[in-house]
Amino acid sequence: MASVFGKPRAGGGPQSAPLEVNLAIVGRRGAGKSALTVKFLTRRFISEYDPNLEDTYSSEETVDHQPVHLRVMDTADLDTPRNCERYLNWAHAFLVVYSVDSRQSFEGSSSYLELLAVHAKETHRSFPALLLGNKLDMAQYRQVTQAEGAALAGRFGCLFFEVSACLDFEHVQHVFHEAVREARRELEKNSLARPLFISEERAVHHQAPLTARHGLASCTFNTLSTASLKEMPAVAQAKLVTVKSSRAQSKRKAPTLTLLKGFKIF
Ligand SMILES: Nc1nc2c(ncn2[C@@H]2O[C@H](COP(=O)(O)OP(=O)(O)OP(=O)(O)O)[C@@H](O)[C@H]2O)c(=O)[nH]1
Repeated sequence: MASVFGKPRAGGGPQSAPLEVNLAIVGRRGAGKSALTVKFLTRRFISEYDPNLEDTYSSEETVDHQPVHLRVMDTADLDTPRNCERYLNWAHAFLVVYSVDSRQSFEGSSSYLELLAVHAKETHRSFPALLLGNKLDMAQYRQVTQAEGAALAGRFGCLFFEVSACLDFEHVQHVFHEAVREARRELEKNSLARPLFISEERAVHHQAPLTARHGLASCTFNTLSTASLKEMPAVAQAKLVTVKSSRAQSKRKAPTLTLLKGFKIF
Protein backbone atom coordinates (compact mmCIF):
# COMPACT_ATOMS: atom_id res chain seq x y z
CA MET A 1 0.00 0.00 0.00
CA ALA A 2 1.33 3.40 -0.96
CA SER A 3 2.08 5.75 1.85
CA VAL A 4 4.08 8.89 2.17
CA PHE A 5 7.31 10.08 3.74
CA GLY A 6 9.61 7.38 4.80
CA LYS A 7 7.14 4.57 5.14
CA PRO A 8 7.19 1.74 2.61
CA ARG A 9 5.25 2.38 -0.54
CA ALA A 10 4.74 0.52 -3.78
CA GLY A 11 7.76 0.89 -6.02
CA GLY A 12 9.62 2.88 -3.42
CA GLY A 13 12.82 1.38 -2.13
CA PRO A 14 16.17 2.63 -1.10
CA GLN A 15 16.43 4.25 -4.51
CA SER A 16 13.29 6.34 -4.35
CA ALA A 17 13.82 10.05 -4.80
CA PRO A 18 14.38 12.11 -1.66
CA LEU A 19 11.59 14.29 -0.42
CA GLU A 20 11.90 17.81 -1.85
CA VAL A 21 11.27 20.73 0.45
CA ASN A 22 11.45 24.42 -0.44
CA LEU A 23 12.05 26.73 2.47
CA ALA A 24 11.90 30.53 2.23
CA ILE A 25 13.55 32.75 4.83
CA VAL A 26 11.82 36.08 5.17
CA GLY A 27 12.11 39.07 7.46
CA ARG A 28 13.26 42.65 7.57
CA ARG A 29 16.70 43.69 6.42
CA GLY A 30 19.42 42.98 8.92
CA ALA A 31 17.46 40.41 10.91
CA GLY A 32 20.09 37.80 10.09
CA LYS A 33 18.47 35.77 7.30
CA SER A 34 21.69 35.40 5.32
CA ALA A 35 23.77 34.71 8.41
CA LEU A 36 21.38 31.93 9.50
CA THR A 37 21.30 30.46 5.99
CA VAL A 38 25.06 30.41 5.72
CA LYS A 39 25.43 29.04 9.24
CA PHE A 40 23.10 26.19 8.39
CA LEU A 41 24.82 25.42 5.09
CA THR A 42 28.43 25.81 6.11
CA ARG A 43 28.50 25.82 9.95
CA ARG A 44 30.14 29.23 9.74
CA PHE A 45 29.13 32.69 10.77
CA ILE A 46 29.73 35.42 8.22
CA SER A 47 29.61 39.11 8.81
CA GLU A 48 30.15 40.44 5.29
CA TYR A 49 27.56 40.04 2.64
CA ASP A 50 25.71 41.78 -0.15
CA PRO A 51 22.26 42.63 1.23
CA ASN A 52 20.75 42.93 -2.24
CA LEU A 53 21.49 39.40 -3.38
CA GLU A 54 18.73 36.85 -3.29
CA ASP A 55 19.83 33.30 -3.84
CA THR A 56 18.39 29.85 -3.49
CA TYR A 57 20.68 27.21 -2.09
CA SER A 58 20.32 23.51 -2.30
CA SER A 59 21.45 21.02 0.31
CA GLU A 60 21.07 17.28 0.81
CA GLU A 61 19.87 16.66 4.35
CA THR A 62 18.85 13.69 6.42
CA VAL A 63 15.95 14.41 8.71
CA ASP A 64 14.66 11.60 10.93
CA HIS A 65 16.61 9.09 8.81
CA GLN A 66 14.91 10.28 5.65
CA PRO A 67 16.85 11.92 2.81
CA VAL A 68 15.59 15.37 1.98
CA HIS A 69 16.57 17.61 -0.90
CA LEU A 70 16.23 20.98 0.77
CA ARG A 71 16.19 24.25 -1.13
CA VAL A 72 16.58 27.41 0.90
CA MET A 73 15.63 30.79 -0.55
CA ASP A 74 17.37 33.59 1.31
CA THR A 75 15.04 36.40 0.33
CA ALA A 76 16.04 40.04 0.06
CA ASP A 77 12.97 42.24 0.29
CA LEU A 78 13.60 45.90 0.89
CA ASP A 79 11.85 47.27 3.93
CA THR A 80 8.53 45.56 3.53
CA PRO A 81 7.31 42.45 1.71
CA ARG A 82 7.50 43.12 -2.07
CA ASN A 83 6.73 40.96 -5.10
CA CYS A 84 6.12 38.17 -2.68
CA GLU A 85 4.74 35.73 -5.24
CA ARG A 86 8.25 34.55 -5.97
CA TYR A 87 8.44 32.87 -2.58
CA LEU A 88 4.77 32.55 -1.68
CA ASN A 89 4.15 30.33 -4.68
CA TRP A 90 7.36 28.40 -4.24
CA ALA A 91 7.89 27.56 -0.59
CA HIS A 92 6.51 24.64 1.37
CA ALA A 93 7.46 26.33 4.66
CA PHE A 94 8.74 29.68 5.89
CA LEU A 95 11.23 30.88 8.47
CA VAL A 96 10.17 34.35 9.58
CA VAL A 97 13.17 36.02 11.17
CA TYR A 98 13.52 39.03 13.42
CA SER A 99 16.35 40.20 15.59
CA VAL A 100 15.81 40.20 19.36
CA ASP A 101 17.68 43.50 19.59
CA SER A 102 15.37 45.28 17.16
CA ARG A 103 11.77 46.16 17.84
CA GLN A 104 11.45 47.28 14.20
CA SER A 105 12.45 43.88 12.89
CA PHE A 106 9.97 42.25 15.28
CA GLU A 107 7.20 44.44 13.88
CA GLY A 108 8.41 43.48 10.41
CA SER A 109 8.09 39.80 11.25
CA SER A 110 4.50 40.42 12.25
CA SER A 111 3.77 41.81 8.75
CA TYR A 112 5.29 38.69 7.21
CA LEU A 113 3.13 36.46 9.38
CA GLU A 114 0.07 38.50 8.36
CA LEU A 115 1.07 38.13 4.73
CA LEU A 116 1.35 34.36 5.08
CA ALA A 117 -2.01 34.20 6.82
CA VAL A 118 -3.68 36.15 4.01
CA HIS A 119 -1.97 33.96 1.40
CA ALA A 120 -3.17 30.82 3.19
CA LYS A 121 -6.70 32.18 3.29
CA GLU A 122 -6.68 33.10 -0.38
CA THR A 123 -5.26 29.81 -1.53
CA HIS A 124 -7.19 27.67 0.96
CA ARG A 125 -3.97 26.02 1.99
CA SER A 126 -1.88 26.25 5.09
CA PHE A 127 1.80 27.06 5.07
CA PRO A 128 3.94 26.10 8.05
CA ALA A 129 5.87 29.04 9.40
CA LEU A 130 8.43 29.17 12.19
CA LEU A 131 9.09 32.45 13.96
CA LEU A 132 12.76 32.95 14.80
CA GLY A 133 14.13 35.56 17.17
CA ASN A 134 17.74 35.78 15.97
CA LYS A 135 20.86 37.31 17.59
CA LEU A 136 20.27 35.65 20.92
CA ASP A 137 23.93 36.35 21.67
CA MET A 138 22.89 40.02 21.83
CA ALA A 139 20.34 39.32 24.57
CA GLN A 140 21.77 42.08 26.76
CA TYR A 141 20.51 44.57 24.14
CA ARG A 142 17.11 42.98 23.85
CA GLN A 143 14.23 45.09 22.62
CA VAL A 144 11.90 42.11 22.30
CA THR A 145 11.26 39.73 25.15
CA GLN A 146 10.99 36.01 24.70
CA ALA A 147 7.38 36.22 25.91
CA GLU A 148 6.53 38.69 23.14
CA GLY A 149 8.02 36.39 20.54
CA ALA A 150 6.11 33.43 21.93
CA ALA A 151 2.88 35.44 22.03
CA LEU A 152 3.22 36.52 18.40
CA ALA A 153 3.94 32.95 17.33
CA GLY A 154 0.94 31.79 19.37
CA ARG A 155 -1.29 34.30 17.59
CA PHE A 156 -0.38 32.78 14.24
CA GLY A 157 -0.16 29.20 15.44
CA CYS A 158 3.48 28.73 14.55
CA LEU A 159 6.54 27.37 16.31
CA PHE A 160 8.88 29.84 17.97
CA PHE A 161 12.62 29.67 18.61
CA GLU A 162 15.28 32.07 19.70
CA VAL A 163 18.58 31.42 17.94
CA SER A 164 21.90 32.96 17.10
CA ALA A 165 23.71 32.67 13.81
CA CYS A 166 26.98 33.09 15.60
CA LEU A 167 26.51 30.54 18.37
CA ASP A 168 26.20 26.77 18.06
CA PHE A 169 25.47 25.19 14.70
CA GLU A 170 23.32 22.40 16.18
CA HIS A 171 20.65 24.78 17.37
CA VAL A 172 20.42 26.45 13.97
CA GLN A 173 20.36 23.06 12.25
CA HIS A 174 17.60 21.93 14.62
CA VAL A 175 15.45 24.88 13.58
CA PHE A 176 15.90 24.20 9.86
CA HIS A 177 15.12 20.54 10.41
CA GLU A 178 12.00 21.48 12.37
CA ALA A 179 10.91 23.49 9.33
CA VAL A 180 11.42 20.39 7.18
CA ARG A 181 9.33 18.35 9.63
CA GLU A 182 6.57 20.94 9.54
CA ALA A 183 6.62 21.00 5.74
CA ARG A 184 6.61 17.22 5.65
CA ARG A 185 3.60 17.05 7.97
CA GLU A 186 1.75 19.49 5.77
CA LEU A 187 2.65 17.53 2.65
CA GLU A 188 1.44 14.39 4.35
CA LYS A 189 -1.84 16.02 5.24
CA ASN A 190 -2.33 17.32 1.76
CA SER A 191 -0.99 14.76 -0.61
CA LEU A 192 -1.48 17.16 -3.50
CA ALA A 193 1.37 19.18 -2.14
CA ARG A 194 1.81 21.79 -4.88
CA PRO A 195 -0.82 23.66 -6.84
CA LEU A 196 -1.71 21.86 -10.02
CA PHE A 197 -2.68 23.66 -13.16
CA ILE A 198 -5.45 21.88 -14.98
CA SER A 199 -4.63 22.65 -18.57
CA GLU A 200 -6.99 20.78 -20.84
CA GLU A 201 -9.46 17.96 -21.00
CA ARG A 202 -7.46 14.83 -21.75
CA ALA A 203 -7.46 11.37 -20.33
CA VAL A 204 -4.70 10.33 -17.99
CA HIS A 205 -4.09 6.68 -18.70
CA HIS A 206 -1.42 5.81 -16.23
CA GLN A 207 -1.35 5.87 -12.47
CA ALA A 208 2.34 6.41 -12.08
CA PRO A 209 3.55 8.71 -9.31
CA LEU A 210 4.44 12.19 -10.48
CA THR A 211 8.04 13.27 -10.28
CA ALA A 212 9.47 14.58 -7.06
CA ARG A 213 10.10 17.96 -8.61
CA HIS A 214 7.33 19.77 -6.78
CA GLY A 215 7.09 17.62 -3.74
CA LEU A 216 4.69 15.22 -5.36
CA ALA A 217 6.97 12.23 -5.20
CA SER A 218 4.69 10.22 -3.05
CA CYS A 219 1.40 10.91 -4.72
CA THR A 220 -0.29 8.39 -6.91
CA PHE A 221 -3.21 9.74 -8.83
CA ASN A 222 -5.82 7.07 -8.90
CA THR A 223 -8.87 9.17 -9.46
CA LEU A 224 -7.98 11.88 -11.96
CA SER A 225 -9.32 10.80 -15.27
CA THR A 226 -10.16 13.80 -17.39
CA ALA A 227 -7.50 16.41 -16.97
CA SER A 228 -3.81 16.57 -17.68
CA LEU A 229 -1.54 18.22 -15.19
CA LYS A 230 0.91 20.91 -16.07
CA GLU A 231 3.96 21.80 -14.03
CA MET A 232 4.00 24.92 -11.96
CA PRO A 233 5.91 27.76 -13.55
CA ALA A 234 9.46 28.03 -12.31
CA VAL A 235 10.44 30.90 -10.07
CA ALA A 236 12.09 33.37 -12.37
CA GLN A 237 14.12 35.43 -10.00
CA ALA A 238 15.77 32.83 -7.85
CA LYS A 239 19.24 31.60 -8.70
CA LEU A 240 20.16 28.15 -7.53
CA VAL A 241 23.51 27.44 -5.96
CA THR A 242 24.42 24.03 -4.66
CA VAL A 243 26.50 24.03 -1.55
CA LYS A 244 28.58 21.16 -0.32
CA SER A 245 29.78 21.84 3.15
CA SER A 246 32.50 19.19 2.84
CA ARG A 247 34.04 21.41 0.17
CA ALA A 248 34.10 24.26 2.62
CA GLN A 249 35.87 22.09 5.15
CA SER A 250 38.50 20.92 2.69
CA LYS A 251 39.36 24.45 1.60
CA ARG A 252 39.66 25.88 5.06
CA LYS A 253 43.30 26.72 4.54
CA ALA A 254 42.50 29.27 1.84
CA PRO A 255 42.74 32.77 3.34
CA THR A 256 39.44 33.87 1.86
CA LEU A 257 36.96 31.42 0.49
CA THR A 258 34.18 32.67 -1.72
CA LEU A 259 31.88 29.75 -1.27
CA LEU A 260 28.47 31.18 -1.88
CA LYS A 261 27.51 33.81 -4.36
CA GLY A 262 27.79 37.06 -2.51
CA PHE A 263 29.28 35.68 0.68
CA LYS A 264 32.91 35.97 1.59
CA ILE A 265 33.81 33.45 4.20
CA PHE A 266 36.99 34.00 6.16
N1 LIG B 1 25.66 39.30 16.88
C1 LIG B 1 25.00 38.75 15.86
N2 LIG B 1 25.02 39.34 14.66
C2 LIG B 1 24.35 38.76 13.66
C3 LIG B 1 23.64 37.55 13.81
N3 LIG B 1 23.07 37.25 12.63
C4 LIG B 1 23.41 38.19 11.78
N4 LIG B 1 24.18 39.13 12.38
C5 LIG B 1 24.73 40.34 11.79
O1 LIG B 1 23.64 41.18 11.46
C6 LIG B 1 23.88 41.85 10.21
C7 LIG B 1 22.78 41.50 9.22
O2 LIG B 1 22.82 40.10 8.98
P1 LIG B 1 22.28 39.45 7.64
O3 LIG B 1 22.38 37.99 7.76
O4 LIG B 1 22.95 40.03 6.49
O5 LIG B 1 20.77 39.96 7.67
P2 LIG B 1 19.67 39.77 6.53
O6 LIG B 1 18.39 39.55 7.23
O7 LIG B 1 20.08 38.74 5.54
O8 LIG B 1 19.67 41.19 5.88
P3 LIG B 1 19.39 41.57 4.33
O9 LIG B 1 20.33 40.76 3.50
O10 LIG B 1 19.67 43.04 4.30
O11 LIG B 1 17.95 41.26 4.06
C8 LIG B 1 25.26 41.38 9.74
O12 LIG B 1 26.20 42.33 10.15
C9 LIG B 1 25.47 40.09 10.49
O13 LIG B 1 26.83 39.83 10.72
C10 LIG B 1 23.64 36.94 15.11
O14 LIG B 1 23.04 35.89 15.36
N5 LIG B 1 24.33 37.58 16.08
